Amino acid sequence: MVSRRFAVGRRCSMDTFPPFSRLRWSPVRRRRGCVPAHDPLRRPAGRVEPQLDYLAMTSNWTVPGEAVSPVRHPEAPAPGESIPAHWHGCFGCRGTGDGGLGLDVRAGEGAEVTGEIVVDPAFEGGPGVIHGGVLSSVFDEVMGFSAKLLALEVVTAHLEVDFRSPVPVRSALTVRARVDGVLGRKLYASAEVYVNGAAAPAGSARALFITIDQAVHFRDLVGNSTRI
Ligand SMILES: CCCCCCCCCCCC(=O)SCCNC(=O)CCNC(=O)[C@H](O)C(C)(C)COP(=O)(O)OP(=O)(O)OC[C@H]1O[C@@H](n2cnc3c(N)ncnc32)[C@H](O)[C@@H]1OP(=O)(O)O
Repeated sequence: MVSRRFAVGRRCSMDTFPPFSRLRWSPVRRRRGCVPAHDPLRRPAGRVEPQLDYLAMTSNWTVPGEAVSPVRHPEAPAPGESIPAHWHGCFGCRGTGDGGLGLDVRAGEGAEVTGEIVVDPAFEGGPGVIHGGVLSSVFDEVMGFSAKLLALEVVTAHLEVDFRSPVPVRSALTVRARVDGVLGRKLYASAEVYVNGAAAPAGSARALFITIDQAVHFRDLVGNSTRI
């Protein structure tokens, strides 16, 4: 039986197969010429098209001109040294055996850090590739570590990610991140991820971190933790 949802497009045998019938925008459907009635890529005549070109979407983030260069703390870990976890309960800091990302983040020059991670199969999103939310967490965490080179306590206020190419599970990722500028309590950071030593990044991210006083910020929240 063909679902009414797909009645406008050409009839497709996949409509009768429940797991595939949920893949409403799948490339296979598109190749076979069967697309759902509500497919957003079917552009109705006479309607004003959105100007957003999401194939070309990329960050328009800019560091404000009045931001100053980050100043590395004299006691920051030396280039090449591992940066210690900021909190043993942190998902980003914990090992994969403990339900975490299993990241190893090392100090670089200036306000730069490098994070290494092998994509655990448990992080799968689409078939064979990392979940975008997990990759966003990797970016968030590694950029956050760059603030540690300035000896600042921060939380993420804004995070944006561009996913440029698929990141396979079990691949080795290198994330390069740095603080680009500081403006009052605001730290502007950026990062790129490289898969298995490739020269071109598979994704990039920008973030705004805000400095906090940890003791004050987490005072009424720490009681929720199961890892005290
Ligand atoms: C722990 C140590 C570990 C150190 C190592 C860290 C590694 C950790 C990496 C993972 C970090 C996380 O995931 S942290 C978890 C996710 N994040 C959070 O839970 C944060 C939730 N949000 C908040 O608690 C709050 O919004 C804050 C603290 C971010 C900001 O609140 P606030 O302190 O009252 O300050 P507020 O005045 O609002 O903002 C300060 C300035 O930033 C600007 N601002 C604030 N948010 C934004 C925004 N989204 N986009 C643009 N600008 C913004 C404001 O306009 C203002 O600019 P101006 O007026 O001054 O110009």
